Amino acid sequence: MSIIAKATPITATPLPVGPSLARPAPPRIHIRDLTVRYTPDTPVVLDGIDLDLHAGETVALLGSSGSGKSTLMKSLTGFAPITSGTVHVGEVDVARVRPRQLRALRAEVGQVFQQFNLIGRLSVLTNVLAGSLHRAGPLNALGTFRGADRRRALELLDRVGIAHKASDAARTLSGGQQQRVAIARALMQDPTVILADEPVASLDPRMSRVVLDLLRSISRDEGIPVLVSLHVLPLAMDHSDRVVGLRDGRVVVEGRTADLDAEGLATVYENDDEEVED
Ligand SMILES: Nc1ncnc2c1ncn2[C@@H]1O[C@H](COP(=O)(O)OP(=O)(O)OP(=O)(O)O)[C@@H](O)[C@H]1O
Repeated sequence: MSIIAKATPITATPLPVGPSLARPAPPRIHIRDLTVRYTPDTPVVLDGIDLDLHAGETVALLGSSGSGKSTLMKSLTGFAPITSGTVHVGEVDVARVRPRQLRALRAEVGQVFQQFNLIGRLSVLTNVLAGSLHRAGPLNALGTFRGADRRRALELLDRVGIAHKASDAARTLSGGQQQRVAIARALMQDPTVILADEPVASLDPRMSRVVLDLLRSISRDEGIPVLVSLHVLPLAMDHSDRVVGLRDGRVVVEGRTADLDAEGLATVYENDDEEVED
């Protein structure tokens, strides 16, 4: 006997779809009450940080030197100890990651650094392909990259506007071009998040804006949250959706960039002896 033949046709009214039923997507990065102290004998570096990062947003991280920006980023990749609190990267509970799972965690996180961190003697294409090394099994039996990965790397180089440099040695590129290679390399990881730690500190003002524009458009188009630490307030104002300001390891300013003014943001640097770049 066929159960299907006897089944009553489904004629239920479709469930209404709309805002009433739409559940907001969970944040890609979820940090609660994070405290970091590198060793028991050294001071607390991050103190009670709460931060969520959502798909498609670019968040500028501000703070004077030593305020904890790099440490916050390192807490997402297991390079800084989580003394208390929780840090989630996607589904991964970073505080509970075992040493042998660190590689998988780091594959989730695309990183862009001030000094680009490319291998200068290797081609631009190979540097981008290096992003896929985080994932298991990127090489075929001959130890070369798979064709699909090469095609993807070329697409990404096109996306960042330097496909024509694919065969050149990375060291022959300008700083702005190298940073775009680094962004393509990060994208090659299909990352849950991109962390950009002072990505424009070595670039001239025009190229700084090109690189920050690129990061923001990637965030929007690909739905990847970008956390970018910056020292220059006007750049943060012009190239972010949200701002988080750290001071002595605590969040002292947080809000949508459009709702903040430069004066309010400057409180991040109040009583700071160091000069703020402009
Ligand atoms: N591995 C470490 N061991 C002990 N203390 C550390 C370590 N790394 C950083 N610190 C301390 O943590 C504090 C925050 O440093 P961090 O590099 O996170 O600041 P930052 O805001 O990124 O500064 P900058 O803008 O200069 O890069 C500083 O006091 C620093 O000395």
